[in-house]
Amino acid sequence: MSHKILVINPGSTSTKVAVYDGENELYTQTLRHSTEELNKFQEEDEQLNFRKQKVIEFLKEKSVALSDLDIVMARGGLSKPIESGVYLVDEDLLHDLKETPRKHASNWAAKIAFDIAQEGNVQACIADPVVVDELSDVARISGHPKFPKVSVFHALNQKAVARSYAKKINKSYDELRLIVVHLGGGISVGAHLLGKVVDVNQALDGSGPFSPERSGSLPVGDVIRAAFSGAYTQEEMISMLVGKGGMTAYLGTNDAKEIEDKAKVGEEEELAVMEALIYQVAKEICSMTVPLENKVDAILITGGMAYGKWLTDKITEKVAHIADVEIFPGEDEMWALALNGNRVLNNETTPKRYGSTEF
Ligand SMILES: Nc1ncnc2c1ncn2[C@@H]1O[C@H](COP(=O)(O)OP(=O)(O)O)[C@@H](O)[C@H]1O
Ligand SMILES: CCCC(=O)OP(=O)(O)O
Repeated sequence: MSHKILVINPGSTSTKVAVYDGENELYTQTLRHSTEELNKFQEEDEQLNFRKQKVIEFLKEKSVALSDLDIVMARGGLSKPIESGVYLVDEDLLHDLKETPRKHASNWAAKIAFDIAQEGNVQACIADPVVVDELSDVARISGHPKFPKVSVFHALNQKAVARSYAKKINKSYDELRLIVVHLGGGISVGAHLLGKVVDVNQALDGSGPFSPERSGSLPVGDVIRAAFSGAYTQEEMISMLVGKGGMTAYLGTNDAKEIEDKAKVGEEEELAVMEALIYQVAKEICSMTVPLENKVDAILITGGMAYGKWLTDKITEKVAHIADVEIFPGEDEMWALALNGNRVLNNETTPKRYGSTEF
């Protein structure tokens, strides 16, 4: 039976939207948002409404009526840590996504999905949100009990790509040891041990390589001194970590393609920043051999920046001694969400209730 599924996926530098008929993509669009465009929004709600409007315009353009939809699937945001799976968007989830101190575009996905689903009189669900937590006990111990490591990463895409790779080599995800690298607006590098992401850098405001719009690991003492210097507001400090950090801080743009194109032809500033990014990503990959006990079946590189062959070749050169490197440019997130929507509609899975999850 045919099911119409709307998929909504806001990222830090893009809004992706698609309509599927079952597992088949009918229409899709990726809207890229420049640093300049995003800097215009002062309030959270302004950007949420802007992104929602883009989804509605897309549906109009494609002549898809809300009453045609059978389910709306969205990327999940920074709610409390939860296990992998499909969750119904309900008041509990929306409440936590509104109140969360960690700001990220994925926090708006469930609300946009919920509003559109209500108008179409269907369910809205999320799947494998960015807070899927499968960390090992040892990985949680950060160095201070007040600040344990938390799991914030591209869970949906990392797992989707890992499963696609497993299928391709006729193995099960649960029997593999993989390092998955997502190179997007944020960068996450995860150690997948037999189907669980037992370690990963906290890809929002915690640790790991810098990214198009994030600073990654910084010298924390210096950050604290700057925060208390009186020179910056809390908001300004946070935006140095997320939004205006990384490539944006060095070069004024979150467009990694533009930077890569300049680096490739030897433009000095762009080359220096790109080489540092390659160095940091390669170091993070090497560090993830530890949770996998040095037995790595493959390294999978994905995300928008993975379209850049110059970049992925340079990373590969530095880590190829560990295991085979496979590139999955872009993401499998839209398809993974559609797949989960289809499973709900076919009664192959029942969406969990967020409020009743114990962790
Ligand atoms: N063809 C390409 N080559 C290199 N980089 C690209 C390409 N397409 C997109 N990118 C970069 O990928 C980054 C966004 O990755 P993506 O995974 O789409 O991000 P988001 O986190 O917003 O979902 C941007 O910096 C963008 O410039
Ligand atoms: C918050 C972790 C996921 C993330 O960084 O997503 P984007 O790269 O889409 O911003």
